[in-house]
Amino acid sequence: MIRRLLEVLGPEHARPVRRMLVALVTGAVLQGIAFALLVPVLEALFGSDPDEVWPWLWTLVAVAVLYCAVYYWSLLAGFEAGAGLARSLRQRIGDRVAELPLGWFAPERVGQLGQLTTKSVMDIMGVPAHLLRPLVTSFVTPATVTVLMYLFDWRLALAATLTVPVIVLVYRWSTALSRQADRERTAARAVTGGRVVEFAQLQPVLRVFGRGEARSGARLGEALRTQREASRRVLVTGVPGLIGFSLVIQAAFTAVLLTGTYLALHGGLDAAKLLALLVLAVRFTEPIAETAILGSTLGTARSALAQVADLLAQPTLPAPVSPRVPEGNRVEFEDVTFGYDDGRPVLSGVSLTLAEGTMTALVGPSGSGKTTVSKLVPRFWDVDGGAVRVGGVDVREIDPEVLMSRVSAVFQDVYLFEGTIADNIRVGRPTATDAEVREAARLARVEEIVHRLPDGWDARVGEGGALLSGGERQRVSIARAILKNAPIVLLDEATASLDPENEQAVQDALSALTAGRTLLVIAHRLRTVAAADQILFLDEGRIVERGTHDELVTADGRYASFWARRSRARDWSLAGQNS
Ligand SMILES: Nc1ncnc2c1ncn2[C@@H]1O[C@H](COP(=O)(O)OP(=O)(O)OP(=O)(O)O)[C@@H](O)[C@H]1O
Repeated sequence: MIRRLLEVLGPEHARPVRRMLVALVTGAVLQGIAFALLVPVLEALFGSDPDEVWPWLWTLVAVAVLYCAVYYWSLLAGFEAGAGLARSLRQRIGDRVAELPLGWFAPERVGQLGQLTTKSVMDIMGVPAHLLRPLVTSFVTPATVTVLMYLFDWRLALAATLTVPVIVLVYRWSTALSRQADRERTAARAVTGGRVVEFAQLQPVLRVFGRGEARSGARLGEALRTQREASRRVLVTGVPGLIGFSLVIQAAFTAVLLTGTYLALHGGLDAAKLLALLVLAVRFTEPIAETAILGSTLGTARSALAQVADLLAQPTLPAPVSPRVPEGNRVEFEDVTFGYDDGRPVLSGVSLTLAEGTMTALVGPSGSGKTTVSKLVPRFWDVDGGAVRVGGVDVREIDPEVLMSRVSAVFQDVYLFEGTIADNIRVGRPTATDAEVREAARLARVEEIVHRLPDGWDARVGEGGALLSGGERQRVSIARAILKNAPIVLLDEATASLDPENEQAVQDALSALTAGRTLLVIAHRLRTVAAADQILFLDEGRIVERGTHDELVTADGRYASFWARRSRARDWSLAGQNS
């Protein structure tokens, strides 16, 4: 387990763990010596001259004091190692999560991740902090006692030694019994975590559509049932092992007891020594018996570690070995094919060019792949075929940080962190001054939100920006993009959920954000579409028409009928002005 932990975390953690192990082993050996010293102490007490007990007693006291000091040291070392490992595990998980392709983040993964970084990390941390001590003590103390027994009576010591392989074998058998069930329980817990998050997030839907129709409640119920079943299986499979192990310990003790009695009757072992050795035999079996209870906790920690290792082994998007720097900000797709995990192609043979400083509007039916096209530019996923280039360089050959520094995105699913509005805007450019943050806020009309909130700039937005409306969150997201000031802007018609009064102002702010930039807009407004330098009409993952508004209207194809249909729709408030 420790070896596996170090494999996962890297050799730099070996030192504190080794220090802790040394402390634990030293403590366990001292404990064994203290137990063994009981033999001469008891022998002297029951012998002809009780005064002989004093030197042994003082030695016992000295060893006991030393043991206490080492115990204290090992406690500290255990907590230190445990806390260090937990910190590193969380760090590694965090680093890995930041590198994973966005396709990995399916809804249930959020809950699993929560479970991994809290419960699983705590389970693993418990190994050095709480589990290793009893485990080491269980094996090292009896081993020390057995070795020292040879000093007093080799025949009894041999009897104790012969029981060791049997005890070890049965211990292994008992832990192996529930290992699979343990793994299943840990996996079931992770799934339940995901379902709980999903259930909470879907509360508005559940309320509107009624509990009976929403699948999520049923999904959570099912996950809880699976978890209960898995926990039951852990018990059912673990109990025979526990009982078997206890029986073997008792049998080992009985074997030593019988050997001792036989030796006392026929082998010249005196009664005082026998008594002392039997006390020792009790101390020999006691710590081992305790390990049986630890088996299940250790199994849980092992499964938790397997899950963390699994996450850390998830493939990330490969980083370029010798990154190239893009020249300019032209964006090109060359014969791109792409599909998500289910293997269904979402984009097929998509080729397009966003000339530097121009605006391209992506239009097409829902599900035609518009968002997917925009998310391939900052390399949220890697293409299956063809290439996406920025500044003439394949995005796979650009340092991810360089690529991200060139792209600003305002998507519809805006996520705000728990913090102030200023904190959230600053995400766009962490080094920005307060004045720059406020200027971006002013341009995106975020200032108005700030003035409305009771704590002004210090007001917190709640997790996910829950305390702001959808439109307000989007304005914060625009402010972020304005602050970032990147040359390539991806826009999912960000004004879609803004209230009418602010719409014009935000539109102007967006013009300031987008002026002179390479702009890709997933356009829903006719005015945006008509103003584009180029319009790409996407259908079922293919570009079926391309050109300017006038060219496409004249061509009288898919775009022209799309335009006519939308123009007629009353919801399109600006339709009359543009058609
Ligand atoms: N993360 C994902 N995992 C699996 N499939 C996805 C994922 N995101 C999108 N899809 C699928 O890919 C296809 C294209 O989706 P995309 O969001 O790119 O379309 P869109 O044109 O932007 O749609 P809309 O206008 O409704 O937003 C859809 O069939 C969608 O179900």
